[in-house]
Amino acid sequence: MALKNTRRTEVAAGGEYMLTDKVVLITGGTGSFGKTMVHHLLDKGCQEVRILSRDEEKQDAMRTDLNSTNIKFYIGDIRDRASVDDAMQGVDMVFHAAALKQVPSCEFFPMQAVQTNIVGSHNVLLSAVEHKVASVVCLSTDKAVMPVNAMGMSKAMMEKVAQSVSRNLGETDTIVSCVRYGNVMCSRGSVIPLFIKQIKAGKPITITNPKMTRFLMPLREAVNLVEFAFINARQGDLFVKKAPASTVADLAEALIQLFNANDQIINIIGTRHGEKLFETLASTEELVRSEDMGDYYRVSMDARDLNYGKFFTEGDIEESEMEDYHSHNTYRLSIDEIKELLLSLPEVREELDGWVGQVS
Ligand SMILES: O=c1ccn([C@@H]2O[C@H](COP(=O)(O)OP(=O)(O)O[C@H]3O[C@H](CO)[C@H](O)[C@H](O)[C@H]3O)[C@@H](O)[C@H]2O)c(=O)[nH]1
Repeated sequence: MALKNTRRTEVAAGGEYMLTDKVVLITGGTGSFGKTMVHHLLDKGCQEVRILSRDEEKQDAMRTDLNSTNIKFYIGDIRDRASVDDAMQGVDMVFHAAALKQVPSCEFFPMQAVQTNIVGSHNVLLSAVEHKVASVVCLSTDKAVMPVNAMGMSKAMMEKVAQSVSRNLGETDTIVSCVRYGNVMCSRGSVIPLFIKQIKAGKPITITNPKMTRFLMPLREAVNLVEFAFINARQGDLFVKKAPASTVADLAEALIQLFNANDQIINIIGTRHGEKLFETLASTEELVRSEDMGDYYRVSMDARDLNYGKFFTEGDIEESEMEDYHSHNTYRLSIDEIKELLLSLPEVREELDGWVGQVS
C-alpha cells in the first residue's frame, strides 16, 4: 500500500487502525451511523472522538449513555464555518455524516438541503484541508446516482464538491474521499422498523410497490465501508460497497414469516413522491473508471479536463458495453436469505425476543 500522506500512514499502518493517540471527528455523530462508529472507534482504543452536531438533547443522551471521557461533544452546525473550525483543531481524521437525509423534507425544503448537504460539506472539506487533517471520508447514498429527488441531487453535488476540492490537492495533502451505500437496514424511520411495528400492532403492512427493489446493508457494513475508504483512499476516490438487494414484497414476506404473522393483511399504497423503482450504486460512466476490489468498487476521480473533443466527438466504447450497477441487477436475496440477514441484526432479534406471534 503506497500511502504518502504521512499522518495517515501513521494511522493506517498495515491496513490497520492505529488510533491510540488520534483524534477523530464525526460530523452528525448522534445519528445511527455516528453512534455505531463511536462505539467502534472507542473499542479500537481511539484517543478522542469528537461529535459535531446541532441537537443538544441527543448529545446529552449520548453523553449519559456512553459515559466516556474519550468523547467530546461540540454543538455546532456544518453550515457555520466557525463552528466547524472550532471542532477541527488538532483532528487527524473526519467522518462526514452530517446531512439532511429525509427524502420528503428535502423535497419541500430544497434550499435547506443545499445549505447543509452542499455548502455545509464544502465547509467541512475546506476546514479539514486548512487544519491539515490526514483524511476526510464523506458519506453519500445510492440516491445520488441519477437522482430524482432533492436529497439525492444535493448528495450528488456534495460528491462533485468533494472531487473539486480533491483536484486541487496532492497525495500528501488531506485525502478526500466519498463512500456510497444503499439503504441501511433498521435505520431510524426506515421500512423494516415500520413493518415490524405494523405487524406487532396487528395493522396492515403498507407496501408501496411490491416489485420495488433496494440494496440492503446492515449498519456494521457501513462502518466497514468508511474504514475501508479511510485506509485505501487515494485523492478523490469514491468507494461503493457491493450489496445484495430484495424486493419490498420479499422483505415484507420475510418479516411476516419471522414474526409468525400468518394472517397479516397487506395494503398496496403505491409509490411515494420522489421514489425510484430501483436504486443505482454506480453508473456505467463510473464503472469504466473503477477498480474491482472484491467487496468494493473504487471509482477514481474523473480527472478529465474540459476537453471538448472528448465530450462531443469521441465516444467511449467500453462505456457503451457496460450496465449500471443497480438494485434490479445485483444479487437478489431469497426470502430465506433475507430472514438470515434480518436475524443477524440486534434490533430485529430484540423485537423478536418474547414475541410469540399475532393472536387472532
Ligand atoms: O410504508 C412503506 C415505506 C417504505 N416502503 C418501501 O420500502 C423501501 C425502503 O423504504 P425506506 O423508507 O426504508 O427507504 P427509502 O429508500 O425510501 O429511503 C430512506 O432512506 C434514505 C437514505 O438512503 C432517506 O433517509 C429517505 O428519506 C428514507 O425514506 C422502498 O422501496 C419503499 O417504497 C414500503 O413499501 N412501505
